[in-house]
Amino acid sequence: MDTNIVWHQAAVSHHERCEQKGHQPAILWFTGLSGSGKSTIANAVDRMLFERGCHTYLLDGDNVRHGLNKDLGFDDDSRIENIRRITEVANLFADAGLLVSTAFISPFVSDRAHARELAGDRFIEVYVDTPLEICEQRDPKGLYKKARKGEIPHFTGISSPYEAPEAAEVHLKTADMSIEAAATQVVDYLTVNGFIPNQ
Ligand SMILES: Nc1ncnc2c1ncn2[C@@H]1O[C@H](COP(=O)(O)OS(=O)(=O)O)[C@@H](OP(=O)(O)O)[C@H]1O
Ligand SMILES: Nc1ncnc2c1ncn2[C@@H]1O[C@H](COP(=O)(O)OP(=O)(O)O)[C@@H](O)[C@H]1O
Repeated sequence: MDTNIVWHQAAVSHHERCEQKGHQPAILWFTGLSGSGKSTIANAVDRMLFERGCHTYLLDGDNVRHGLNKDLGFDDDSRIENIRRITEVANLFADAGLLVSTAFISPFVSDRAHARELAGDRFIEVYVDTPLEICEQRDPKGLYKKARKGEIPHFTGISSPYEAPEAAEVHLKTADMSIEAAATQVVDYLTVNGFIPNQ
């Protein structure tokens, strides 16, 4: 980093932004295998929060890879850089006072630990825990079929690792619960922990 860069104090403080919104900012960090349900559940949570008048934004893997991160692939270094950029962007949204959800595989413990370190108490890890066999049965985009045929290199769960969280704030076992129940569990966590007011 250039040594001539100085941090500029903002005219509107973070505290003022939070007061205006009526809730605390947070980063809901969804992690799980492809097809585990990250996007589906994160969208359901986003909708529930929006309906309650919360200010939210959802950063989704596939979408971000069409723009900001379109230069990145799926080798380990690219995934690390993908998550590093998302961590920074999520923090900017949270600094603006939003409840931001991120839906990325984010397979490496160390990258999620870095995101947690930067976000502090605002970081809420949501483990979308779906066994590989079920993800493969769902195969919403037909990617597992291709990966099994060797047509997609470094595919998570097949030819690239997924390091599961050991102490996520929210643990969703989607094989045993509906999409609505999963989303409600996340919103309940926010309520119980004082991020959003009780309805
Ligand atoms: N090799 C390989 N491995 C895993 N996933 C692949 C791969 N190639 C393409 N895709 C598609 O890209 C989506 C995952 O992107 P992410 O940015 O979430 O991945 S990562 O966090 O950097 O690991 C993932 O989306 P989701 O299914 O929503 O997880 C896939 O649709
Ligand atoms: N209980 C559940 N929770 C989440 N998704 C589910 C569940 N049951 C079935 N699904 C389906 O599984 C698929 C998950 O896909 P998606 O949300 O794109 O996963 P990811 O973003 O993790 O790749 C969707 O088609 C969704 O409708």
